[in-house]
Amino acid sequence: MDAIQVDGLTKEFDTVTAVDELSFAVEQGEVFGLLGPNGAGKSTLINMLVTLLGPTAGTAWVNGHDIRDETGDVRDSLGIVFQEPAVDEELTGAENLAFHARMYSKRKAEREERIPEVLELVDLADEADNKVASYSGGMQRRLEIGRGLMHKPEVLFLDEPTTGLDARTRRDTWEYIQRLNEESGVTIIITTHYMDEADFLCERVAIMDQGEIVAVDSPEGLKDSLGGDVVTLGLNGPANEFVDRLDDRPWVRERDRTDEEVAITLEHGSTRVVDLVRLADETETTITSVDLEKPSLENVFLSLTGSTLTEREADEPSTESASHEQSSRTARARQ
Ligand SMILES: Nc1ncnc2c1ncn2[C@@H]1O[C@H](COP(=O)(O)OP(=O)(O)OP(=O)(O)O)[C@@H](O)[C@H]1O
Repeated sequence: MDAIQVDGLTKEFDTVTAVDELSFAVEQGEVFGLLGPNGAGKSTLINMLVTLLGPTAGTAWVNGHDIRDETGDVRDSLGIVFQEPAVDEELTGAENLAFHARMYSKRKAEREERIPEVLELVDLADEADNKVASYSGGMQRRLEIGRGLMHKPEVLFLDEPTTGLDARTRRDTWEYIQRLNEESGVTIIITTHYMDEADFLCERVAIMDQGEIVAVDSPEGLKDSLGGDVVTLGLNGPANEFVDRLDDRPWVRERDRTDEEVAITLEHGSTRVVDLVRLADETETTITSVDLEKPSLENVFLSLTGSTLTEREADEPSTESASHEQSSRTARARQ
């Protein structure tokens, strides 16, 4: 059974189709990313999957439970960590978890057993009795993740897990999330608009734009779909023989010659630079510069949608107000 199966899922607001007939599946134990600019529909999709919003059409199953009419079972099998901080800084780490567990009406004995387990899972056992106000940004984020893990969910949703963290803490948080997935086997769904985050963390990434999924694959698969790395060589002189003989090389997928340089599309570019230099030697060609460009998920997004993710975000009216709007929508939906 898949951890999540989505079938024709659609959400329409008055004039906007926020999620447009999506169908995809997430395997158990996978780290799956939803990558897209603000307004792509990621939060609306997540809010439907966690049963905070009802779909206009289609449905989805979380751990085999239908989000339309098995909301209790769906909620029991998932944990959610929202973008906005949800821990109380005046309480200790352990008290925060106890408070959260009470909201889930867990029995006291069960709670007392689970709290140290979770603190261990999120590497905060030594900080259990310290106030959260004294925690670093990364520790607070791990405590949030711990809250989401209290009731032993099979699927964990992380909405923009590293927004607002500095570069070092982001990296630590990624490594932590990966370790958590490997050690506990929990399925993790991440929404993000950071390409490096999706690239580093996710086994598969669904690229979302304007309510649709435009591609789903591993980060490597998505980048490979662009045709490979590009090595650009500056050339001194005619270099005709060099360029002609490139065509005989089976690992050259494409070449594009201008007066002063040749751009070669190929797999594993860095390991082929030596072959290119050798060929230049054989054909008495002088190479004046070497530039290796590896495709990024930004290039993939550009080739699929015609604009970069950053440009798409700039098109959104206001990221700041959109995210405030989102948090108040989420809060409303939770009430
Ligand atoms: N309650 C609502 N009423 C009207 N329109 C909405 C509502 N919720 C979302 N939308 C619209 O649906 C579209 C998708 O929004 P959504 O918040 O799901 O995108 P997102 O990818 O999660 O962006 P963000 O990263 O900013 O949260 C946007 O055009 C948004 O304005």
